[in-house]
Amino acid sequence: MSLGLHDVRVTLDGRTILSDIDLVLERGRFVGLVGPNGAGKTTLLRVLAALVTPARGRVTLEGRALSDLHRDERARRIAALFQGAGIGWPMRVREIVTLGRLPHRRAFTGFSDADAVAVARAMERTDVAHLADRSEPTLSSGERMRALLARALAVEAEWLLVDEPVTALDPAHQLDAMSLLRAASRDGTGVVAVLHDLALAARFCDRIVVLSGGRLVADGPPEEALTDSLLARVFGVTAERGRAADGTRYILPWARSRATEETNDGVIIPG
Ligand SMILES: Nc1ncnc2c1ncn2[C@@H]1O[C@H](COP(=O)(O)OP(=O)(O)OP(=O)(O)O)[C@@H](O)[C@H]1O
Repeated sequence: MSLGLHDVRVTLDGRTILSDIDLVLERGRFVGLVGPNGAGKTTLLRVLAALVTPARGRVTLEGRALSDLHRDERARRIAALFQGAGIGWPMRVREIVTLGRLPHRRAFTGFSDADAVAVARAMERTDVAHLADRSEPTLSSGERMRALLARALAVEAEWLLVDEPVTALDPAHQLDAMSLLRAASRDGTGVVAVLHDLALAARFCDRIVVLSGGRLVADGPPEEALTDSLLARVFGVTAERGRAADGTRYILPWARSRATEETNDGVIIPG
């Protein structure tokens, strides 16, 4: 039940982007992959989706090399949604979501009742059912992201990898999407999401993996991974912490930390 990276290094255009990555992910958990811009989060997600081949190390699914799996089997078992995922031509939302069923389709057969149920369920869960007949170019960024998330959910894969799924969403839909990803993990899916919003990541994820400069620098439950010293060192921020009325603990990035504080002149003051 695991997806693993073992001693992985990735080089792109002669540059080392990821180094010494050892990470074993388990299904049934919601993992937030966080880190500053350029840390290597998207690249790591692309390695997990077998879209980037490491220069060194192994990527395994249930102990088997990911590269040994047939492309169709990989597409059924790992659904991925990346930033800037293009549709290519003006499709309706229902057709976009139906694309998620393609990995299940056998040659010379049409879509089954199970496909229709999966598509309807995914559209309902992402609140795009009312947009079913809208053409993709007419959607707002948030509606488009939700339609693409519905397509990824419709695969009903064992693994769901999503790159910045909530960045374009309004607060209500951000909370919906995070709840949905958590619910998918509770149903047994392995969910890995690249997130920039540390408050949402800490609130909803079971496990936070922090990347900085292409290396893993922290990994654990939110309160253990996102310590004050890590936030200062890696993100250059301080955080307010507290307990919400419902008892949930929260972390709220609040100010630039002294280590990288900018003066009014834009000068960086060393800590
Ligand atoms: N094809 C490529 N060739 C060369 N460098 C690349 C390539 N793709 C990504 N990079 C570089 O690798 C580094 C990591 O990129 P990546 O997109 O994985 O970071 P990220 O953590 O997802 O960043 P962000 O938060 O800004 O989206 C960046 O410095 C980026 O410029």
